[in-house]
Amino acid sequence: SPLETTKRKVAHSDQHGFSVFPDQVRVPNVIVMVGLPARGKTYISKKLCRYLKWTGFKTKVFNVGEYRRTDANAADAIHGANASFFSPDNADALKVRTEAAGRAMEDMADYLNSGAGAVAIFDATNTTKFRRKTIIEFCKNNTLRCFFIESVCDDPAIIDSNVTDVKVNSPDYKGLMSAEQAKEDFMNRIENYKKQYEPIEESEDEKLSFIKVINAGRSFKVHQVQGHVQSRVVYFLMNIHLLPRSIFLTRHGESEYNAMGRLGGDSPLTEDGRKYAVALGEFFEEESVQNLRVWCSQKVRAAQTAQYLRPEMHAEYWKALDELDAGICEGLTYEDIQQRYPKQADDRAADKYHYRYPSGESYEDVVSRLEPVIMELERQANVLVVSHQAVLRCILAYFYDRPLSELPFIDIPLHSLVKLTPRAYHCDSTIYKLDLETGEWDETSAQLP
Ligand SMILES: O=c1[nH]cnc2c1c(-c1ccc(Br)cc1)cn2-c1ccccc1
Repeated sequence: SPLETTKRKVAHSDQHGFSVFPDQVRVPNVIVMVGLPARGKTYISKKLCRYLKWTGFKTKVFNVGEYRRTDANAADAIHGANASFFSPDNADALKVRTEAAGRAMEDMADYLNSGAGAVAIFDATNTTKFRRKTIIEFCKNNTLRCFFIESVCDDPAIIDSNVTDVKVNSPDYKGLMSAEQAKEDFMNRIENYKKQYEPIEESEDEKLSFIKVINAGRSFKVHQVQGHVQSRVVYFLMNIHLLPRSIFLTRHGESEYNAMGRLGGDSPLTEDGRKYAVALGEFFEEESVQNLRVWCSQKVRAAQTAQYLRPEMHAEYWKALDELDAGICEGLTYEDIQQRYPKQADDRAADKYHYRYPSGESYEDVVSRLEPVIMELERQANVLVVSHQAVLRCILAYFYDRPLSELPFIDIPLHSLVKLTPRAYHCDSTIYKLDLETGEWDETSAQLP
């Protein structure tokens, strides 16, 4: 059961509250969501999970609603999974919901105690002190750090967009009733929870660590943040926003080194590369994106690709957007590397994400230097990024929620423009591929992941 003690070596705190690790063992973290339905708990859980995984923390969301829905004997209760299922005096429904939470916590304990995970996100309402007390006990018994994220929201517009975007199509209602009925039923479900709702108070536990997010990040209350992961979580939550916008990503046009099959360098565009730059300028004349910002790497081929965009787009040049540094292999072709450094070629093929070129970088290094770029992209509205293949693979892996091992294999052809539009739980993505002969853009769309 989740209440049994853990086998892991444990940390303890010194008199100042700083962790003292016997052998540098990191204490796994449990992030616990709190809030009424339709307050963005799943939105935060998924987005936070994606960010933490991308920065290298093995993270998983445990959504109690999904456990409830898969629970066999809850099947019949589901068909009434309308508001009455969630009424506090529906005893057997309450039992099902409690069992689902218990199974989710057992799985969380396994995930963290086995060392498979570093962070678990417990996505449920957790709206009573009693429920939170159970979780705090569970964390104590498993020597896990516990951080509560409470989303408090009384802005009807935000709640309405949530119910419309994600509740109406939820599995609880699929095919059972019309959208209007589902919406009305969901509002009743919220009323049921309100009867029992006890907002977090620091008095409920002397070591309580939490952040209250108010009205989708308009304001925050942060209390007793402990450790690296919790401070990264607070920082992330203070930088995201819900406003709709698009992020455009493109590699530079074809360069002289591309034409010769040579890696890296700082060569100018070829004639074809210049054609792409001209077409890119025309694309944004026609698309006329509101207040578009342009972020370029500091390589000549990237700056030349952006040269036909309007000056008022405030092109900024980020070194962090430069191509992966191939070190001793800069300027070589893959054949050169195979002949001169066969062992390097084998090592790279064995683990393309962690492989670092001698005197150069690995994909893992590029992800680290892109973290500030990702954080600034989260803060901004419409942005066009003009960069390089390895860099765009890292950025796309973040928005597509791809595993880091697959990151180095994401396909990004030359002369193609990716338009990302982040949605609640996924990204809409359109790829415009330029046909150099006709000057036409071929468009293909997808929902990712
Ligand atoms: O605070 C909310 N209240 C109702 N809904 C919400 C939120 C947030 C939210 C919460 C915290 C932060 Br930092 C940023 C956004 C996102 N959402 C959401 C809206 C539409 C669809 C899916 C989720």
